[in-house]
Formats: sequence, C-alpha cells, structure tokens
Amino acid sequence: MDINAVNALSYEDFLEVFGNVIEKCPIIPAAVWTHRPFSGLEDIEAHISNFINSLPESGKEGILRCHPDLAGRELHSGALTRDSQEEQRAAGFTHLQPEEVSRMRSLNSEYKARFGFPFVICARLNTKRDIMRELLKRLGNDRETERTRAIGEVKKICALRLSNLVLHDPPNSE
Ligand SMILES: NC(=O)NC1=NC(=O)NC1=O
Repeated sequence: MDINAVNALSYEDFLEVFGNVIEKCPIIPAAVWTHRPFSGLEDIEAHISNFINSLPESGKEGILRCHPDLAGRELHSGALTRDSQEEQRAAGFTHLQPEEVSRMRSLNSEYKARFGFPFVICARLNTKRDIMRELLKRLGNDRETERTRAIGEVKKICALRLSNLVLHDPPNSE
C-alpha cells in the first residue's frame, strides 16, 4: 500500500490496517490518524513516536505491559497476535529446547519483578542468543534507563511492522 492509499483510508480502515503497529495499543494509531495526510512512512513513524514521547512514564509503562513475553505462555498457548507470533518465530523462539524455555521464563519473571513491566526487545533484529544476552545485561539497568531502552525497542518493532504495511516510496506516477 502506498502513502496515497494510506491517506485515502477511512478511520475504520486505517485502524484495520495499522491497529497493531504498537502491540495491542490501537489507541496510538487511532490518535495519529488525525494527522493525515501523511507525507510518507517516516511521517507516520514520527507521529507515533511523538505520541509515545508525550505520555507520562506510567503511560509508557502501560505500552510495555501490552507486550507478550518472548517464549512466554502466550507463545505456547497460541494466544499471540499474528505480528508477535511471526516476530517470535523469526527470532527462533518457537523452537527452543526445554531448558531454554525455562531460562527465558525465569529471566523474564526476574526482569518483571525488578522493573514492573516485561522485557521488550525487537525480536526481528536479534537472534534468540542476542536476546538472552540483552535480557541479562539490561537486568542491571536502573528503571529509568530501562524504560527508555524498552520504549526504543517498541519503536523499532513499530517501524518494522509499518514497513511491512506501507511502501517506502509510492510507485512513480508515470
Ligand atoms: N516482549 C517482547 O519483546 N515481545 C516482542 N518483541 C517483538 O519483536 N515481538 C514481540 O512479541
């Protein structure tokens, strides 16, 4: 879909297409719809980023809490959104050894106990080994640093989901 087609979408159709660019937070694309017409993919991204940045810390943490754990219960019960399922599969989380699953479960719960929100990382840009290493490393951060880092990862996930939905440059007009 090129940006001209995006700009022509009704509110409902826009949400149909973009509703999950931030995991389980349709209110965010809903809020940026009012800024159409968008000049391009980067413009949509910028409006989403500005919206997230404008939230108080509790709002940012609310976004983080909408994210399913990596290799968590939702993955194993089939309760993931299609986006998340695909991302977790791409990072290799659908084929973990039992000891890897339990390691991820305990690291995720240690992280959540420390920060009060789940560990979030852009799975498509990392292998499962990178992710386990990052989880361990980031456990050592303070809450403020970690919240900022996690929101940065949410924006990377969003950027990749958007690039799957919107062509970077509309096909040339001639
Ligand atoms: N907790 C997470 O980081 N979850 C996820 N990262 C992704 O890239 N997709 C997810 O579901």
